[in-house]
Amino acid sequence: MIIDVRNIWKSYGKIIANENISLFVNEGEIIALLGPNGAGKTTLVKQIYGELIPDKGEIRVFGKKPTDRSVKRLMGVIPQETEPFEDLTVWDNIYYFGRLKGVDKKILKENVEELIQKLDLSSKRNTLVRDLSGGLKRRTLIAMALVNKPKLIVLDEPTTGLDPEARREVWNILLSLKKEGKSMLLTTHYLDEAERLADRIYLINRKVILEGTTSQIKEKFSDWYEIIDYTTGKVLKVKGEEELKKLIMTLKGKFEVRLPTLEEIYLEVMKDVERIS
Ligand SMILES: Nc1ncnc2c1ncn2[C@@H]1O[C@H](COP(=O)(O)OP(=O)(O)OP(=O)(O)O)[C@@H](O)[C@H]1O
Repeated sequence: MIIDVRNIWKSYGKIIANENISLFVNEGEIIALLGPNGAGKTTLVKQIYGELIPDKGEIRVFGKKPTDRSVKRLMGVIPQETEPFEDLTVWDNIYYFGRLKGVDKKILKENVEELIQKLDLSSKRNTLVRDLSGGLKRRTLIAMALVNKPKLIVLDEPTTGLDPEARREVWNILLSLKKEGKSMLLTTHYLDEAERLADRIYLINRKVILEGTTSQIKEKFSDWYEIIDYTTGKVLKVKGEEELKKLIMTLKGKFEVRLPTLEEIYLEVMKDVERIS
């Protein structure tokens, strides 16, 4: 097991950000922490990469405490809302980050070169980061996180703020890293991102609401119905056939029943998590 999180709690004063959360990441898996803004995802990953210490509970990464030096060497992190240095070129950003990470000078240049090729940054190697698009900045950041050849990559909202094309590019990069055997933990509030990338999903809203493989989560979501009541113009959502029948009995006029999209159900679940937890 690469990451083993057991019953962790973390509060900021009176705000409980993580309530009794347990999760694990196996070698070679991509795991998504899915949840809306403020769900506690960043708080959780910061504890996993050793920036915050849990109030209660235990975290082991590669069998050790996240603050252990040897763990840091095996992990590449892309924190939320970070950017490469604007006044340095793409090449310099990756190189100097490698120096900071303590990568041996002899192999560092080779690593930088390999990453520049892999992330298709060749034509931009000497461009200042300030002159790059959002997508290219994100790619540079991924290259920086990979410079010490980590086995585990932790990404906090890797595609937030990117346009659809750049998002897909990042997805493809992450999928190719998976093929190389890297393990990944990512946070996202996009259901489609979790669906596209993750082997397993933890749906989080302070605590773990649901967990399972992507298809298990889909299945749990699949029993929802959307009823459009033409008399009132209201759109109602219910889970399960029993609830559907009960609701239909109460409707007087014309109505329509349809299956909502996963995205719609996810938003519904997040609005009222108690209904299924
Ligand atoms: N440094 C802090 N001090 C006080 N409260 C905080 C701090 N950081 C986060 N919080 C609060 O803890 C809760 C969880 O925040 P967190 O950033 O972990 O959520 P998130 O799921 O990552 O959300 P987002 O997608 O917006 O980053 C929120 O209510 C947030 O306001």
